[in-house]
Amino acid sequence: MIRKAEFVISNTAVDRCPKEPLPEYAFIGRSNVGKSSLINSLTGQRHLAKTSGRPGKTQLINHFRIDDNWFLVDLPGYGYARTSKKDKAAFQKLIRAYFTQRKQLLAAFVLIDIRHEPQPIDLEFMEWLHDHQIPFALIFTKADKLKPGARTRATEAYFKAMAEVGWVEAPPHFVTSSSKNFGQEELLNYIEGINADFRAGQA
Ligand SMILES: Nc1nc2c(ncn2[C@@H]2O[C@H](COP(=O)(O)OP(=O)(O)OP(=O)(O)O)[C@@H](O)[C@H]2O)c(=O)[nH]1
Ligand SMILES: [Mg+2]
Repeated sequence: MIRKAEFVISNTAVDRCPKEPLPEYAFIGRSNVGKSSLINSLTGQRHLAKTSGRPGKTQLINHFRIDDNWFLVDLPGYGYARTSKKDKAAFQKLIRAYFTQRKQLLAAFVLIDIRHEPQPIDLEFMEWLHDHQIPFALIFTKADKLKPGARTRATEAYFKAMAEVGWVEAPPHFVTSSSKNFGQEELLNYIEGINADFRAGQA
């Protein structure tokens, strides 16, 4: 459980992000997939990260300090159809700079709407993370929209599609709902496990 969560800063430039050497985790994925909502449900603060029914709400790199101990980062969504070509290019540059320059980033979480078939943009982004040796896990969001049996079928179909495009191993994954509040504990345990390994390595 998270005891304390505070917004620290929003940035357009990676070199202005917080300098504290705390472990960091970032949420990335298509616009409207539920990145900001998941931050709110994990922290139990409904208005910590800005959310909206309209895609394109989060525009900057947003740092949240958790329990004085690690950072959770909310990023803008990719694949927002109404963005101009110029904005898309700037976004790509910012995201890629963030993922390649942020040394304290221990893992990325790629968020996928559990109702959607695998989309090229998500698969390509995962491939890019893999090529840059950035560890990642998948978070299936909005699981409240499907019945339990359908959730399992959806994740299995997703991993089957990943295998078909060449993924040898399925990444760790979590099934969550921010509106019905489930899946948070498994996700937090996973993060705490990485934090513990990180601190053991530092000691
Ligand atoms: N049913 C359901 N709706 C959700 C869930 N999570 C988010 N939503 C809704 O999805 C919409 C988008 O949520 P956001 O959290 O703003 O999505 P985002 O990924 O941060 O979007 P951008 O910042 O635009 O990239 C909002 O209307 C949320 O209420 C969920 O678990 N279940
Ligand atoms: Mg957002």
